[in-house]
Amino acid sequence: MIQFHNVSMSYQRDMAALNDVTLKVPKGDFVFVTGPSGAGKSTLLKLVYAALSPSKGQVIVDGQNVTRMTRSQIPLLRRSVGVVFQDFKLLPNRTVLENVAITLEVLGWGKRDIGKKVHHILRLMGMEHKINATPLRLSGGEQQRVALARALVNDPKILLADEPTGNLDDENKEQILAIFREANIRGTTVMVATHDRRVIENSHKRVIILDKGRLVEDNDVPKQEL
Ligand SMILES: Nc1ncnc2c1ncn2[C@@H]1O[C@H](COP(=O)(O)OP(=O)(O)OP(=O)(O)O)[C@@H](O)[C@H]1O
Repeated sequence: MIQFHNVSMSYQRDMAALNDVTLKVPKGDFVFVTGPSGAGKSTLLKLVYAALSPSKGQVIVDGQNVTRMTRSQIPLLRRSVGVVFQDFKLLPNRTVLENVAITLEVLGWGKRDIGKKVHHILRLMGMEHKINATPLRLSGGEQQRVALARALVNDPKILLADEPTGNLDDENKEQILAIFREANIRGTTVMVATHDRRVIENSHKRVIILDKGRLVEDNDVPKQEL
């Protein structure tokens, strides 16, 4: 589903944010990406949804070589990828309902189907009672659940989340992780970048560790094969 072949990425010359990374994430997998600040976690996720292109190597997502994609092909790739950012990126002047509906509007869904689907996902997230609120009136955990609803409303093949539990308390963290697990059970491949050791340890999932742009550990792959 997601493959990196000897991928390097430099924002500036001679400063590799990612350095010769090779990995495979099969369809339906659930993977944590961790490592110290600046290790390259966000860069790795951005390469998967083509927000960046590699300086070297190949990135293959759902059978398509992202490296060779033209600008017009990228929106098509993103239809199958849900993304949750560290700072949520919700539209401040739109309601919860509108923030989530956007995903389906850009896919050309009809109004009635959008309404049904958005209500359904917000109910799953425990956010139906806040459907007409704007993001600034929500707590951090609630904003995070709306961001997740927006990312998951079209049942994407892949979910990418960058520090999704950043400022949340334990109860909210657990809720967010439960939502990831459910999406994963429904068939979505999940990649989560996080610093949070407790989240990783409690989840018993595959863990990829980056350090200074290099993949230094993958508990799915014997060390000598890295
Ligand atoms: N837009 C940018 N321009 C220049 N350098 C950048 C840019 N974004 C990231 N970098 C550099 O690339 C390296 C990897 O950054 P990245 O954000 O991928 O790390 P990270 O592991 O996600 O860090 P954090 O845990 O702090 O979010 C860092 O050295 C960072 O300074």
